Amino acid sequence: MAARNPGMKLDLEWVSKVRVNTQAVLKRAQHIQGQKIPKKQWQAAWLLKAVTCIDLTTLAGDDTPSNIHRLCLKAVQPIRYDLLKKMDMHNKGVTTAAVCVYPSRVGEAVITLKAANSSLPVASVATGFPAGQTPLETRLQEVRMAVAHGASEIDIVINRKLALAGQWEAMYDEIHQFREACGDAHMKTILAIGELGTFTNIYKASLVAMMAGSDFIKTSTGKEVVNATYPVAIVMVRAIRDYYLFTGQKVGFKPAGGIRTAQESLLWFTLIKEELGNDWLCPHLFRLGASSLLADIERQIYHHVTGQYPAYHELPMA
Ligand SMILES: O=C[C@H](O)COP(=O)(O)O
Repeated sequence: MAARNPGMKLDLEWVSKVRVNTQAVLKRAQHIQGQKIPKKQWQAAWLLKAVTCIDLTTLAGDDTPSNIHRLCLKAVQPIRYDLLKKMDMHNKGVTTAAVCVYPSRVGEAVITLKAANSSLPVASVATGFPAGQTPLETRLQEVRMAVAHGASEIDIVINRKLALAGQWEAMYDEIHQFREACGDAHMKTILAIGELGTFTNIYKASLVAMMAGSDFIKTSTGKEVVNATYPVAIVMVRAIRDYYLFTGQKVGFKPAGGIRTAQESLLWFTLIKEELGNDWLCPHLFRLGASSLLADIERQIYHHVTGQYPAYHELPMA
């Protein structure tokens, strides 16, 4: 992970001045979606890069120790060994960026990864994920618990009520407390953009989250009706860029929710490269939060290597 974002004092004047031009954002997003994606070996290389940026996620009510175990093993060996060998990438340490689970499952993930001799980080959602509708003390306790069980990354959710009411000071204070509860664990702040109403509000929430010390800002929990979209991403990454220009601090970006295809992952790279530049094209500053993207990426890599698409049983845990 990159150096921590220490945050800054809440600058309410900056926040209050924010206005987002909706038409310009939509036009820019349309332009990015119309970009050509790389083909052949260049596509395969970018897809492997995408794998290394995935927070391989399971956030389901029926998560058990056995599917956490399988998820972790898949994160450690995300692409079949023989496929990597054919690409001469078998000894390059291709893994996902992290696994992402509920707080109660962190201990199981830590044990599995340790047994597999892997230093892959375990990320935990916290703070009453996905709705954030539990008392503050409970939310803080949850962060501390996940860290105590071995999570080194915490994905917090913001209190949407505060963002919708423009209570930026209160939102800043809560996120700041979460940051303290995280200790050395890196903090990703989920804005749940599908519930924030306007682009202007999303930009303001991004800014306040970064001022309060978020190391990443993340679009969604994957549980809202609207999750990661390109227009929203433009708004968030521009807030990241402006924050960087003002403070010199590089904050990461994590689109999450509904990202399912290899093609989408390539478009996300295009967006990041065009809006933030090459520095952000690495797992320290860019993550894809996804529960079922890896299957399609592995499928496309299989096709690249063999010229055919695999049957379902040919890719483990696809
Ligand atoms: O944080 C990650 C999201 O929960 C993943 O959402 P997804 O299941 O739609 O990929």
